[in-house]
Amino acid sequence: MGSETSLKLPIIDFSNLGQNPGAAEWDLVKLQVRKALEEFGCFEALFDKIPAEIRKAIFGAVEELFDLPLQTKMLNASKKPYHGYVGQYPQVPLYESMGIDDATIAEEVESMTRILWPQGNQNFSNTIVSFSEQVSELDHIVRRMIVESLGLEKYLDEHMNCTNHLLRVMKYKGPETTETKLGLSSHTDKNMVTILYQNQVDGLELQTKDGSWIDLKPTPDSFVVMIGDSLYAWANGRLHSPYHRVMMRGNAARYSVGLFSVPKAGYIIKAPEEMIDEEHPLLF
Ligand SMILES: O=C(O)CCC(=O)C(=O)O
Ligand SMILES: [Fe+2]
Repeated sequence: MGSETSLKLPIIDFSNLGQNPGAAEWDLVKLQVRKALEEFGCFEALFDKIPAEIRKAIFGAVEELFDLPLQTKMLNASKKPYHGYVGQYPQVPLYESMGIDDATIAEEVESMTRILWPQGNQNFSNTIVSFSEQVSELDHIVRRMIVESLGLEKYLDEHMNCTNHLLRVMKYKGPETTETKLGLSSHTDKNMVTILYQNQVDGLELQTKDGSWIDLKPTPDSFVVMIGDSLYAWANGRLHSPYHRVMMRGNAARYSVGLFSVPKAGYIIKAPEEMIDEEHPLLF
């Protein structure tokens, strides 16, 4: 394992993008996205389309969720691994997480909400849906840029339609010692694209291709965008799917929220033939 470095992740500004792909600003940002994803598989996105009140409200909703009794949280069950409640693992005792499938679809979120709050909690489901809808716009912009930059426009609709949005919410307790403790073990994400948003307690670390670890310090205005293994496979290795982990220090709890675009059940990821050549033989 490499050492810590002061390397910084690219910061890409999505705030001034016009509506239409093809505008000069769109192409500039697209180039930055491609470069960052080739090199790091990750970047920090400034995306001011998400109103401050939703960005604030989401952590209120997440805290309310984690404050439920353990038995209630465990009702957040799923057949799919890492889609439901995860926690109480001796190897990562600080970590707990829950998942909301189809988080952009109000009826789906409302039915999960009724399982956790049989008396209802409209505020909670409204916050989850608006946050997820707005972040999914960033997911769509980034994926459209990726598709264009790979020259795969003819697959754009198929690519956009092959995923659902899972919202996962994470809580990491502060270790309350002077030592740094593992919050979440090093892994790559299995989905297409992950967009993370955190409260102001840092801890996420990203491994570079040469093995060093970068500490991510996103601001309240920025989102961490990361590629998962599904997109790595679809692009036949042209984009990097980075290892990352969470390391916790201090007393404060870290809350993070991730919007994961996940291939629909049964959808088989296959690199388009355009991605395969002598330099890039088929990986999977
Ligand atoms: O909490 C974070 O910022 C990262 C979470 C993560 O990597 C994951 O859920 O896959
Ligand atoms: Fe992850």
